[in-house]
Amino acid sequence: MSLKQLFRQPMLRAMLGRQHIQALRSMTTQSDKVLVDLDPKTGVAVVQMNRPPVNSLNLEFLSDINNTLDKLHNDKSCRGLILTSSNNKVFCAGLDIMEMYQPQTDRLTEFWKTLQNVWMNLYGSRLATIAAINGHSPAGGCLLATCCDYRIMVQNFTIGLNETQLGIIPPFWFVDSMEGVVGYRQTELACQKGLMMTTDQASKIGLVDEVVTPEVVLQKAQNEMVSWLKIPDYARQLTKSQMKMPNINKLRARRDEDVQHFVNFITKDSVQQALGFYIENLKKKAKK
Ligand SMILES: CC/C=C\C/C=C\C/C=C\CCC/C=C/C(=O)SCCNC(=O)CCNC(=O)[C@H](O)C(C)(C)COP(=O)(O)OP(=O)(O)OC[C@H]1O[C@@H](n2cnc3c(N)ncnc32)[C@H](O)[C@@H]1OP(=O)(O)O
Repeated sequence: MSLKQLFRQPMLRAMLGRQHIQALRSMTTQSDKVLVDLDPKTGVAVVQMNRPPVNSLNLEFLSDINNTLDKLHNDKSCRGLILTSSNNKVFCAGLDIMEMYQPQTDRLTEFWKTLQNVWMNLYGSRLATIAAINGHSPAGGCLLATCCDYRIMVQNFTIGLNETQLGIIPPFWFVDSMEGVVGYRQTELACQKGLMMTTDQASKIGLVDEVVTPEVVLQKAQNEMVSWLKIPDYARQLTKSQMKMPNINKLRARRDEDVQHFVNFITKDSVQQALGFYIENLKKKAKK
């Protein structure tokens, strides 16, 4: 019997109730790289990034994240999202560097457009969003975290927009996301120097809201979510939208130009060379 047929069984429907069936259905249709557990009672979805070894964001993974966000946004029972990782050492290693090294232009273009979509979808989400950062979170990982409304991070990891250390540039919407959280001066320092901050350093500048131990990170996120969901959705959503729409509209207006800049920049010989060195060092370090 297929899952579709199974969900139609009157006995199962009677036993589990409509809400639970909907939640089960949405869970079973997700990709194995993005694990979703939507609690029909609370309306909170825990979304675990699950692309070993380090949740680096390649084109397919980004598409899966986008599809998951779309499904949750279309599910009226869903009110909150907790974003975390199935790897308890790495929340997300940022963009998959291999997407940017010796790329095919078509795929590189598609990759960047998909990342723009993920950013707009998560940053502008109608849901209350909390990042439960249970591991390192460089660059694109930090971007995902700063898209969320609240950040809880496990102690003794690192987070930051370290692009300049790779010889690349954090795009304006990465910078805007961070600026919205920590303000202009801290963003300027962090982005120009490509700082990877420890959890404690990040907490000092307000990049993370709470520092916790690994055992409690999810529970803390669930507890925090309760307080967000006490606020009427329409009031919270309109307030959020009022604050985030200017940045979203800024990217919308410059989308094509941003793709063009990215492709032109990444395909420069000097940038390819810098990426090549960075990958070599990363692989050497991984072998040790
Ligand atoms: C004028 C111009 C105008 C406009 C400009 C327009 C555009 C700007 C241009 C570009 C913008 C690009 C924005 C880029 C954003 C990014 O996210 S870049 C990615 C940055 N990420 C990193 O630097 C992280 C690197 N990784 C690490 O530091 C560590 O891996 C870790 C701390 C995350 C985890 O450490 P460990 O657990 O010890 O794991 P290992 O280091 O052993 O790694 C295991 C395995 O994974 C590979 N790997 C790690 N990170 C990545 C990655 N990001 N992408 C691909 N692969 C990665 C690593 O090499 C190991 O592989 P193997 O050796 O085992 O094969």
